[in-house]
Amino acid sequence: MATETAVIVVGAGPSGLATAACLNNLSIPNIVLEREDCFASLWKKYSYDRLHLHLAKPFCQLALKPFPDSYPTFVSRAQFLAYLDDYVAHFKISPVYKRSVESAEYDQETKRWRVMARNLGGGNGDVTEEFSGRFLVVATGETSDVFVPEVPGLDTYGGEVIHSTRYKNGKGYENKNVLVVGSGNSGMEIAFDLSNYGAKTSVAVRSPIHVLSREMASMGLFALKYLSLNTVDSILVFLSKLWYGDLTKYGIKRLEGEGPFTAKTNSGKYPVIDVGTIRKIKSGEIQVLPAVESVRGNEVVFKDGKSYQFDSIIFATGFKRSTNNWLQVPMLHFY
Ligand SMILES: NC(=O)C1=CN([C@@H]2O[C@H](COP(=O)(O)OP(=O)(O)OC[C@H]3O[C@@H](n4cnc5c(N)ncnc54)[C@H](OP(=O)(O)O)[C@@H]3O)[C@@H](O)[C@H]2O)C=CC1
Ligand SMILES: O=C(O)C(=O)Cc1c[nH]c2ccccc12
Repeated sequence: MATETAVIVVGAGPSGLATAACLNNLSIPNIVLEREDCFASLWKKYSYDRLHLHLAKPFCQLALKPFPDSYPTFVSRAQFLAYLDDYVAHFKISPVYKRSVESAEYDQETKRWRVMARNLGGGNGDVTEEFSGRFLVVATGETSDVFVPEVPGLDTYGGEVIHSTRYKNGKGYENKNVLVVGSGNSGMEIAFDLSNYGAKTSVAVRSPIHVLSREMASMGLFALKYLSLNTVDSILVFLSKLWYGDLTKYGIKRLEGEGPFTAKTNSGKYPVIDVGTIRKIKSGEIQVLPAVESVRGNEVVFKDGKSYQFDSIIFATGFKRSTNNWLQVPMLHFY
C-alpha cells in the first residue's frame, strides 16, 4: 500500500526543510524523505569544525524565519545547526529518515508521482516502500554523493586517504606532510586549517579559479539586485585583482573569460571564498602543487613530473549529484 500525500520532498537538507516549512505553513500535506538518520547531514555529520557560512546572514536564512538578531554576520556551523533545530521544531517538520529514494516516476493516468524508497532501518533485509503524491520536490542538492577520482596507483599508497567530508580538524596532523587534492572551497579551507594545526600542507590546484573575500562575495550578491551579472562580475574581478594581485607565481591562475558569478551560474563552478589560505600561500606556509598524476607507494607524482612523499591525502574533490540515479524524467536535463 502506498503512503499518500500532496507533496513528496526528497532530501532534508536546508532546501528540503524550507520547502516543508512553507507547505506546513499553508497546511499542505507533505512527506520529507531523507536517506540519512538526521536532517542537514552534510552540516551535522560531514563537515569540519571551523566551517562558517560563507555568505552574510541575509543570504542564508531559510524562508519564513530569519536568523536571530544575536547571530554574527557570518554564522558558524554550530549556530546554523541550532537555527535548523529551532526551524524544524517551529514548523513541525518530521522527515522520514533512513529512506533512500530509488525511483520516482510520474503516472500520466493518475497524475501522481510514484516514489519508491528503500527503508534502510528495516533490520533484517531492507524493505522497499511506496509513496504517492501529486507533486515531487527534488531537494537532494549538489552535494549528495562524494566524488573521489581514480588515481593510478592509489591502491599502493600506505598513508591515510580520506574525503573532505571525513575531515574534522587538524588534530593528529601536526608536523605531518599532508596533501589536499582540489581547490574548491572545501580544499582551500581544509588546507588553511591543517596549516594552523602545524601540518606541512600542500594543495593540488588543477584548474584556474576565482578567489574572492567573504565581503566581496556578499557585496556582489547584494549588488546583483541593482546591477547586471556582467557588471557585478567585472567589479568583483577588479576587486580581486586589487586585493590578491596576480597569483600565477604561486601556482594559481585566475579563471579568464567567465566572471565569478557567471561561472557559478553557467557551470556550477563556485568562486573560492578566501578565509586566509591565500595569505598562507603567499608566505609559503602552504605549498601549491599542480594536478595529481599518479601515486607510487607513499609518493605522489604530479603533472610537472615532480614527486613528493605524503603521510596523508585528503580528497577535497567534491561531489556527484544523485538525482539522475532515481528520477525518471527523460525530458529534464541536469548539469
Ligand atoms: N563555508 C561554506 O559555505 C562552504 C561551502 N562549500 C560549498 O560546497 C560545495 C562543494 O565544495 P567542495 O567540496 O570544495 O567541492 P567543489 O566541487 O567545489 O570542488 C572540487 C575541487 O576538486 C577538484 N577536482 C575534482 N576532480 C579532480 C581530479 N580528478 N583531480 C584534481 N582535482 C580535482 C576540482 O577542480 P576542477 O575545477 O579542476 O574540476 C575542484 O577544485 C561548493 O558549492 C562550495 O562552494 C564548501 C566549503 C565551505
Ligand atoms: O545565491 C546564489 O545563487 C548562490 O549560489 C549563493 C552562493 C553560494 N556560494 C557562493 C559563493 C559565491 C557567491 C555566491 C554563492
